Amino acid sequence: MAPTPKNQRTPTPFSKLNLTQIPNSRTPQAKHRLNFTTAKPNSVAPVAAAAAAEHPIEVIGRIRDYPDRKEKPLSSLQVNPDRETLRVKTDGGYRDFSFDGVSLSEEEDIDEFYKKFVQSRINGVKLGDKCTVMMYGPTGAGKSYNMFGSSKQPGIVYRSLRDILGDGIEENDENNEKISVGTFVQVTVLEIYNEELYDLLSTNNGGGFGFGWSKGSSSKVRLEVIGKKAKNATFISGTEATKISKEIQKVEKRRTVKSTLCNERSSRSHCMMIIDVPTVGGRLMLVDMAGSENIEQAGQTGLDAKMQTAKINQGNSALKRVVESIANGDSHVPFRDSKLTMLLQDSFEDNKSKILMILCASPDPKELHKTISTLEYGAKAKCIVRGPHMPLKEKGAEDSSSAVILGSRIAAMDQFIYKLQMENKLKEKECNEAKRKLIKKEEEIATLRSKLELVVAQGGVETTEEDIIVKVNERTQMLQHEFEYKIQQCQKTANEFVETERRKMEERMFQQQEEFEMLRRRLEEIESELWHSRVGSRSTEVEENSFGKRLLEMYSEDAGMVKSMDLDRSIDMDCGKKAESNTIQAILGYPSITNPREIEDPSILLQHFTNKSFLSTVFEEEEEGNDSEGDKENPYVKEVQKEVIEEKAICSGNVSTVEDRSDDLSSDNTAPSRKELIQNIFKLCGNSRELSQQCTTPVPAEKRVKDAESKSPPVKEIVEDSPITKNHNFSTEKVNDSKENFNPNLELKWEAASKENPEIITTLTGSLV
Ligand SMILES: Nc1ncnc2c1ncn2[C@@H]1O[C@H](COP(=O)(O)OP(=O)(O)OP(=O)(O)O)[C@@H](O)[C@H]1O
Repeated sequence: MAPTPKNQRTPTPFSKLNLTQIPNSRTPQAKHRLNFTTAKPNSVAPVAAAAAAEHPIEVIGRIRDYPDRKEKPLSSLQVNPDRETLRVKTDGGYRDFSFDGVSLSEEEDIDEFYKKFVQSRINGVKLGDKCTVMMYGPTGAGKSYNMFGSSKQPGIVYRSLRDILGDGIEENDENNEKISVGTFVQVTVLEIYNEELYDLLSTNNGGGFGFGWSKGSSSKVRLEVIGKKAKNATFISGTEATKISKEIQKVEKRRTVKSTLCNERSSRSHCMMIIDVPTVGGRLMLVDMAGSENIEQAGQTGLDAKMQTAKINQGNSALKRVVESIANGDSHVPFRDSKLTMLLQDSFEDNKSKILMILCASPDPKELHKTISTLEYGAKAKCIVRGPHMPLKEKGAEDSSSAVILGSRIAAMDQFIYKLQMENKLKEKECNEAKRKLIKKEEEIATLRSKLELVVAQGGVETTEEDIIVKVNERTQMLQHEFEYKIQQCQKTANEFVETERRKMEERMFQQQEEFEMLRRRLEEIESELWHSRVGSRSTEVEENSFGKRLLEMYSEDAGMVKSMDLDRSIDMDCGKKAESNTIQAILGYPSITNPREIEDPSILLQHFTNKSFLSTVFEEEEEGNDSEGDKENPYVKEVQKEVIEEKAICSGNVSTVEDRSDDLSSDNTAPSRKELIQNIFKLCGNSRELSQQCTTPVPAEKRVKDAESKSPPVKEIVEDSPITKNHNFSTEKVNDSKENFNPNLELKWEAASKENPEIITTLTGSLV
């Protein structure tokens, strides 16, 4: 029996336990078995023998690594601190599997793994032990990797050869010849493929080298299994590990491999290497089994492929059955179900043989079901109990031995059942936990549902509020539309009003312009007629029909005017018509004009005016714009002021001024004051419009005067209230008080309102030349 590996504690064999310690109430069968052992109180030997029984199969878990993956999958396997229990996380919880040891590739490379779990077995073989190391597990789990190793590090096969054979140190013999001091071994390499046994060291074309070694082989030699051995199997022998290892490397490549879904170079065969140490009777069997996956998992298609997988599985499943049968204590163990199990029969049955089953598994959650299946298989194998080797000579002893073996099996089975019960308890516990969580979740759902119902119940209110908001929004929009429509209407009305007013204003301006033009013409006519009436020969006709005559007649009817006109006439008595004309001219501020041509020629005529201006005509409607401050503030007033047609007469002259003439007149006490005269003149001007109308239809003088008085405001008022008068600081008082000088160098000009409307003359300006 090989020693237990370092750090590897062989689990206490269940057979060593006192069976009475096992609870009686586990299972009826267990109770029965216990009764069976306890029913024979005298049969101490079996119990003692059972205590001496041992586990022929040691199970090690070897979890592979994925160093080539960038993102490693979250492992579904967890090694417990005791390093003997492997916990598998499943959807429903977890499962614990107890083995003789667990190794993670991530933590322990092949070298460490070998030294820890395998080396001790190999050393036993050197001493005559028989050991079988088998790699079991699904495809791609690392069986071949651990068995044969990689380019970086050798696997169990090569390490074992080196350990058994030594380092090949040569020593000198008696004849001083160098001899190898390594252990002599015989090596056989077999392959079981498609349930056929092949000799990997031999080929059909023969010509082997060394110890029957075939050279240039093209096909494998099929072998027969006779009993528990391969008939006529070729072997290589020697003491040099290096040489044998090289040959085995070649053989390794002859294995049947195929690409599968799980493994790019999947071993589709079971490979068995038997290393015999004939000198001590030791034997080492290294078995690299084919993948334990089923047909679907291998992704094989086609009849041949499926048959192949089925045949491979035949070996696996047969081995499984064998293990179960042994573990169950069946009277018949189906070793002959496959060539693999036939060749392994000694490993199971030989009391000196020990099996080291290495369960290769992947931590990838995708491989979980295969991993669990592998671990279950290993757990079952671990239940196999073998009784102590007993001599078969005595019948009683044989019976006793059988009883011991039976007891060991029963104990192992009890242990297995106990483990199942533990797992069942665990499951129940998980189930209860799940139920508790389910109840909690249901309560939460109920709470949420009640909340939902409450929300739904309140949903009506929320809906109403939403409706209200929608309605309010609609109403707001409608009102907004109405408001905008009304604003547009108002705008339209305002525009129309402004347009109407503008038209009215334009019409009024035009009318006033016309009136002004007419007035200006009349004034010119007056001036002309007055001049003609004075000039003489041509004046007769003029006096008869002229406006001046009518004007004089009209004013002669007026009481106030009579005086003034009388005054004028009195003056004229001496001076004749010239004096009269001069007087009127003087009153009007005109200079004395003696030459008729001067009157005919306006430019000459206007030269007689001074640059002192006075208002000749003011429109009554715009009197409200007198206030200059108001003018500034009120644009309408400004506009009206523009409409005021001014006439600035610039009078100049070095002839006698009004004041001078008034001095002349002042001698007459009956003569009207200058103020009155000016008022009359303004009245005259203010009524010129009316007079123009009277030209066609003569109106009685009295009526005309009355009408004129009623329509025209007093001259003083007009002058004083006129904005132009104010703007020019012009007043009747000032006119009275000022000394108006006649400037013959004055040049008068009519200024047009604008270039576009040259007809509209707004201003008469004068300048000294
Ligand atoms: N522990 C590990 N570390 C690194 N690479 C590994 C490890 N185990 C396995 N591999 C790699 O995974 C691949 C599959 O491994 P291997 O061939 O040993 O699987 P297998 O169990 O023998 O599969 P099959 O049953 O199909 O032969 C190989 O390329 C191997 O190098």
